[in-house]
Amino acid sequence: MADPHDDDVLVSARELSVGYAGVQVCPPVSLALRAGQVLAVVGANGTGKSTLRTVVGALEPLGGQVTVLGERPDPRDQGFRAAVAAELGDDAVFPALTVAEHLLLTAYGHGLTDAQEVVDGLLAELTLERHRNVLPHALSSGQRRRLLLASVLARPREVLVLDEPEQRLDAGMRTRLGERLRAEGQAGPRCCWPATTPRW
Ligand SMILES: Nc1ncnc2c1ncn2[C@@H]1O[C@H](COP(=O)(O)OP(=O)(O)OP(=O)(O)O)[C@@H](O)[C@H]1O
Repeated sequence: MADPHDDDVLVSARELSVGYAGVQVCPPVSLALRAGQVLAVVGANGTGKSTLRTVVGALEPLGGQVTVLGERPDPRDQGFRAAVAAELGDDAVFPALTVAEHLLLTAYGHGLTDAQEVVDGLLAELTLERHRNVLPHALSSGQRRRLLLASVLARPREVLVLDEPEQRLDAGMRTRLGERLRAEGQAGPRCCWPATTPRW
C-alpha cells in the first residue's frame, strides 16, 4: 500500500470501513490511486459499491483512513470541491436552466477560461447540441443523464468519481463514455483544461 503522503497518490484508503449507522456493508477497503489511474468497482447489487462514496467525503467512514490529495475528504472545503468532481447519480438539476446554461454555469463557476469552447465540445460529444436550449424537464431520462455527465466533465478536476455512469445510456453512448474515460486516464496527470480555480 502506498504512503498517503506520497505526492503522487491522489486517493488513498487504508482499511477503510464503510456503512450506515455503524453497520459495515462490505469488508474494509485499501487502495491507492495516482494521476492517470482508473479504478472500476464492480460487484453484485447491494455489496457496497455506492457506499464507497465515503472515499470522497459523502459519508463518514466507520473506521480506517482515507485521504484525497493528502487530506481528509471534506466537501465543505473549497479546495476539495475544486479538486474532486463527483457525479453520484443524485439527478440534481436546476429546473429553470437550459442544458447549455447548466454547463456554462459549471464551467465558469470553476474558473474555466475557455468555457464556451469546452461546453460546445461536450454538447457535441454527448450528442446534446440539438438540446442546448432545452430545459431539463423536456429531456428524456437518457438525455438528462448525459447532461449530468457533461456537467461533471465541464469542469477542471484532479479526481473524477462516477457512480454507475452508464445508467440509462444507450449502447452507442456507453461506448463513447468508455472511450472518454479511457482517454482521460491515458492523458495522465493534470489532464484538464486551464482554469483559474485555486489548487488545494
Ligand atoms: N441510506 C442507507 N441507509 C442504510 N442502509 C443503506 C443505505 N443505502 C444503502 N444501504 C444498504 O447498504 C448496502 C450497500 O448498498 P450500496 O448502495 O452501497 O450497494 P451497491 O453495491 O452500490 O448496489 P447496487 O449494485 O444495487 O447499486 C445495501 O445492503 C443497502 O441496503
